Amino acid sequence: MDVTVTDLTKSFRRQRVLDGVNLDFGGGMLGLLGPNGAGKTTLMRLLTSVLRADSGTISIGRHDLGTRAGRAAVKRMLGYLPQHLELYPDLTAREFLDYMGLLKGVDSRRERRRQADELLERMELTLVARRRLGALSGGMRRRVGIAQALMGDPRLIVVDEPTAGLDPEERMRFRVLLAGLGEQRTVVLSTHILDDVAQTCPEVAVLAAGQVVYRGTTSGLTRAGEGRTFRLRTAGPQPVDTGLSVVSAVATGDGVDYRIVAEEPPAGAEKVAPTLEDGYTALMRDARAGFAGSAADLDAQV
Ligand SMILES: Nc1ncnc2c1ncn2[C@@H]1O[C@H](COP(=O)(O)OP(=O)(O)OP(=O)(O)O)[C@@H](O)[C@H]1O
Repeated sequence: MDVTVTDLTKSFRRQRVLDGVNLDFGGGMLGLLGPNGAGKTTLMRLLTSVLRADSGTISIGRHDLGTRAGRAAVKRMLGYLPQHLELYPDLTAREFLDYMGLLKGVDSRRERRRQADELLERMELTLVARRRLGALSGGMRRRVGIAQALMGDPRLIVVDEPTAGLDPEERMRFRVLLAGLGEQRTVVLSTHILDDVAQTCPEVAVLAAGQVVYRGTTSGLTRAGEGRTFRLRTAGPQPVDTGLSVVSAVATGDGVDYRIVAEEPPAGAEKVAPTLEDGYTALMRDARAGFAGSAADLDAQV
């Protein structure tokens, strides 16, 4: 399912939240990254027609979200897991999925039952299918959230921070589920957990201050940290140079291992290969300095 976003703007009161967003993506998984307040959720709400744009266009397949007919057509091929999904605590998982199927236009009761049973099985929820949603754990509720997004067999799936607050095992399970979905569909995954993107998304877009500051491969974003990522082992105090970004600090017992992104190596530091976190940090430094690299620039660093 090809999605094309052109010159999209959205303001709330006088605040310009999306400021001329251009973005293309097709099948597979796209990671959507960016700092708090960058506009990721707003973009997802526009993609899912929860909100309307002030200007610009979104086309999904051959449908234009600016038209009523386009929105109606897309609704049937879309699955959305919002950041905060309200589940009806008194419904069982199976009843909730049935209800969501109905809202998505799956008119046949038998077909809704078939889809719900298949999804409950796939999300490993069969054993709790008759339990009230209010009595499920956070991880189970999140899996019910993905299951409801998948009712109606959507070709485009939009998920907003699905693994926040999950324990490591649930998170891994969730990642595997998402990666499986991306095999046959288009999945947009917004998250702050870079590891989730590194593990599941071959492609990524980064929003900052309402604009796309990177669109390209995830490995290309990692390479943005190349030549600028250093490790500094010190028993002394934290390096306090304002010109560098400390990505992590690990206490080793006889000192601290700092991972640093900077244009120049701090004294005593050794250059190391970047991770996605380092590349993202380097990109954000560039974005703040006002010379963010385009996808073409970063991908050219092969
Ligand atoms: N309905 C709304 N009314 C007013 N302001 C809003 C509304 N929705 C979002 N905003 C503002 O728009 C900006 C972008 O918010 P958005 O939730 O899209 O960012 P985000 O990138 O998803 O952030 P986070 O990573 O913190 O979830 C924020 O400053 C937010 O306060």
